[in-house]
Amino acid sequence: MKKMIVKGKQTLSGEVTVGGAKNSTVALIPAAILADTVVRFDSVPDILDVHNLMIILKSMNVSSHFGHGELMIDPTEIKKAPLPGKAIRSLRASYYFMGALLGRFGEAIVDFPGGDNIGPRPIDQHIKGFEALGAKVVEEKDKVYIKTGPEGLKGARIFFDLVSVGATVNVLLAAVKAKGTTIIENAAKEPEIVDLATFLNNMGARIRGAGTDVIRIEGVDELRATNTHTIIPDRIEAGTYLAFAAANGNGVLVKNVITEHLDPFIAKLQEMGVRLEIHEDSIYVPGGDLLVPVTVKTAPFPGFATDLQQPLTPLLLKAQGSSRIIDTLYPERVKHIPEMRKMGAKISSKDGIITVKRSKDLLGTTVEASEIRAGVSLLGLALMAEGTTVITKADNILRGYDRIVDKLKGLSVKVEIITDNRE
Ligand SMILES: CC(=O)N[C@H]1[C@@H](OP(=O)(O)OP(=O)(O)OC[C@H]2O[C@@H](n3ccc(=O)[nH]c3=O)[C@H](O)[C@@H]2O)O[C@H](CO)[C@@H](O)[C@@H]1O
Ligand SMILES: C=C(OP(=O)(O)O)C(=O)O
Repeated sequence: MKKMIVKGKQTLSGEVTVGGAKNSTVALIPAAILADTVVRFDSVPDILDVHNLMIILKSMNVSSHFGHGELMIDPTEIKKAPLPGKAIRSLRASYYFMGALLGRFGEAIVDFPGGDNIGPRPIDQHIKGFEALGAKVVEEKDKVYIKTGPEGLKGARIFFDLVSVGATVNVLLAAVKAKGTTIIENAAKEPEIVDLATFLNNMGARIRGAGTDVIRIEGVDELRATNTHTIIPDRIEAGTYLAFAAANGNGVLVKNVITEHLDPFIAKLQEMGVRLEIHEDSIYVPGGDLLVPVTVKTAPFPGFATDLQQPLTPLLLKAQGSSRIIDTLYPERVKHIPEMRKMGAKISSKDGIITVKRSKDLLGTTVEASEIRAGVSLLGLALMAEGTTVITKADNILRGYDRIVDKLKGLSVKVEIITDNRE
């Protein structure tokens, strides 16, 4: 496991360019195995999830090459094979191999996925979708066995009981080559789903309505890539740097931003009193504003993203009063709280409401990044604190933050990553 060493009282200034979206990338890579040709992506973030997905591809005889933000995947010699359990369990999105393998071979055997420890993460809606398409699903000993009958998958109408990114993507992957028409109702509307549909449509898929709550998929026989797909910018990475810049910055320009994807987050920063200069594809944060407390309630897109509630927390600690966070998607997404308290932060959680009070005397110490956004929020706090903070399990941050040490360097901030071989 890795540790991140962060010296306190470092002010961010300069420029940072946001990378490709983690949550697009981790859906696009499994989707690539549906193609009948080599596929190419650019603006691919250099994150651990990508490297682990490449290990999974290799186990199926799918070669891939990643360098300078470009990823090539050749699925033309794909073979059915057991998937490597350790890599599958290292990330959440490995469950997209359920839908993708089902679409490719009519069957899939996949370990239960890992990913962030943010409370219960059931997959009942994914399974409901696969069954509606005609697959039989058996859950046994940490594995999910999914198989279609001799006729293969058949399009169906699926109404999700709740809005789920993962279930929407998984059913889309299974349905894209199924026979007939699939209609997903109460679908998730996240930009990463639109990105996936764009990639598949450019290869000949017939998906309409991605980005709305009804997605219609007419199955096709073949998917052939003719161009390189550029992944959309990561709105969560952008939001993280914006929040850090507002909390602890002195002139920060965040580049490669689709500002519309950040509307609720930008609105919340402005409600707090953060000055923002919003340009076509970048946002400048002067910093040093007097902040008022706010209430944040997370919701599926276009609501306030759950993945940004923890990165916003260091900023809330600077507001002149008491803020509240209600995470409706993951009420147990609170692993950062005991760690922040160790550093002197006045933050607590009760009955599903996180209370964040103005905290001045923050002190560096050793804290644990139990998951990606908890980890990055501790980094934000460490930059504001007095003294040095050691963030253990920093691999969790590297799961989803593209070249973070280099990017912070570009913002005049020095952090160090060391590997602890004893763990
Ligand atoms: C790889 C990826 O894209 N991860 C994102 C994805 O996770 P993920 O796809 O796992 O999240 P979902 O959108 O599926 O989850 C939303 C809510 O639905 C519940 N649920 C979901 C599926 C299901 O079958 N049954 C069920 O009850 C979950 O417990 C949660 O409360 O969306 C989350 C919510 O925006 C983000 O925090 C994650 O960063
Ligand atoms: C919860 C997250 O990721 P995952 O779904 O990959 O665990 C996240 O990115 O904040």
